[in-house]
Amino acid sequence: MAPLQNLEQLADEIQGLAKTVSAFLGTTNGSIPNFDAAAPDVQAARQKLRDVSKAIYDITTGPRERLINLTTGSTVLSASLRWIYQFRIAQSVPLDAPITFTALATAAGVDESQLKRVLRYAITHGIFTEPTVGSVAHTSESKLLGNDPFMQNYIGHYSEHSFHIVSKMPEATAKWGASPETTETGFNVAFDTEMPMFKYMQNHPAKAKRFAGLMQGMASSPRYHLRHLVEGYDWAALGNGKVVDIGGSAGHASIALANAYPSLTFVVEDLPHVVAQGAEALPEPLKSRISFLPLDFFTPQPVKDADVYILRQICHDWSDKYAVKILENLLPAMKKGAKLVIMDGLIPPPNAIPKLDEAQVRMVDLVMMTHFNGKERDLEDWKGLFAQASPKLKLLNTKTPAGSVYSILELEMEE
Ligand SMILES: C[S@@+](CC[C@H](N)C(=O)[O-])C[C@H]1O[C@@H](n2cnc3c(N)ncnc32)[C@H](O)[C@@H]1O
Repeated sequence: MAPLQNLEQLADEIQGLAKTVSAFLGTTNGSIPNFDAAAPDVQAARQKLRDVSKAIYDITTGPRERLINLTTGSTVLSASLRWIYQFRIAQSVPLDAPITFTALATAAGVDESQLKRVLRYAITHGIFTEPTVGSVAHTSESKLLGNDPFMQNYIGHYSEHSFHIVSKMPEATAKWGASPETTETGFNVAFDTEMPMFKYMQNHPAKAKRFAGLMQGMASSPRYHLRHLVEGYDWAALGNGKVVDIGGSAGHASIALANAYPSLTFVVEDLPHVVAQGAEALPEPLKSRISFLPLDFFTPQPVKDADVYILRQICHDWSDKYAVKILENLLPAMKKGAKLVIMDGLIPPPNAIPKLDEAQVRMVDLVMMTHFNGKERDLEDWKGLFAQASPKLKLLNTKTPAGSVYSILELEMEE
């Protein structure tokens, strides 16, 4: 953002954009707005409006205060969310009526003055509200915290687990530099372990369960929604084909595809403790079409008659060194004409998309770096990875479904 950008010009720009977004909000009848349902022109206006209003905020805050807010504010807010999560504050606030701080402190079993201090800070960020002095009520955000299982898994995982990992980013670099290893990361510093994170999870079932719940919930949040996978590829063309979902967690992607395409069958592969969880929760009607197979994807792919192999949100967890190994273990199993469908980040060039959307993709990139020494990739990165895995691996197509954080890359092996 140019420092002397004309504030009045930005304010003028806001008017028209706000009209478009406000007309959409008027149609939501006071319910939590789902921008996913908005038409493309509303989406575009909203993205621009967010970028312009952020520019206005930046200019009117000034560089010194902004830097201070960025440093202290984000740390204190993360810790406050963690406090609210740990003491189950949101669950103790009635859904449709205020509660006094005194009654809330008793219900949650915390000190009233600490509760007031933490919540009054959170309230300045729109999490809870104080409709009359001394009482607390929900906002849309705090309601989600109390009510929505995905948000609870998300806040729990990020605030109790990832919070510590991301904060160790400099320590990990100082110790190991740009290591490709999953055992030389912020995670390893934060949890003082030599295990990679997914292995560590195996020994921490509650964390593993929360993570699987998070992945499942992500898949139904707008920007990560499974609809982008279901609608973003020509699954119908497979007829009664077979699909292997590699690292498919508890099977949520395969379940969504199976529901949409009743002729397809699926094998979901993941680590033993994860597939056990998936098999247990699989709805009865899908049992004949979805099977679970415990498989370490660093060992050869045993299913050789599939038409499509999916790698969704897998490669970004790994540095090139290991992503290549995952591909090398898969490619020899692919029969003639079989396709590999990768759904993962495809980082656009700098400034090619709205700033706040670019921030999201780059934020995920740093999560991957700190947790696994993994990475989000741009087109050149992907091409380099494929070339390392096999000169015969051919990229057929890339597509970023509208509203999706992730893109779909379709590949096949040349003869
Ligand atoms: C980010 S999640 C992606 C899950 C799912 N594909 C999706 O799109 O929601 C990564 C998955 O890889 C699995 N995983 C990690 N290491 C693995 C390994 N060596 N072999 C098989 N699966 C593994 C994890 O258990 C986890 O379910």
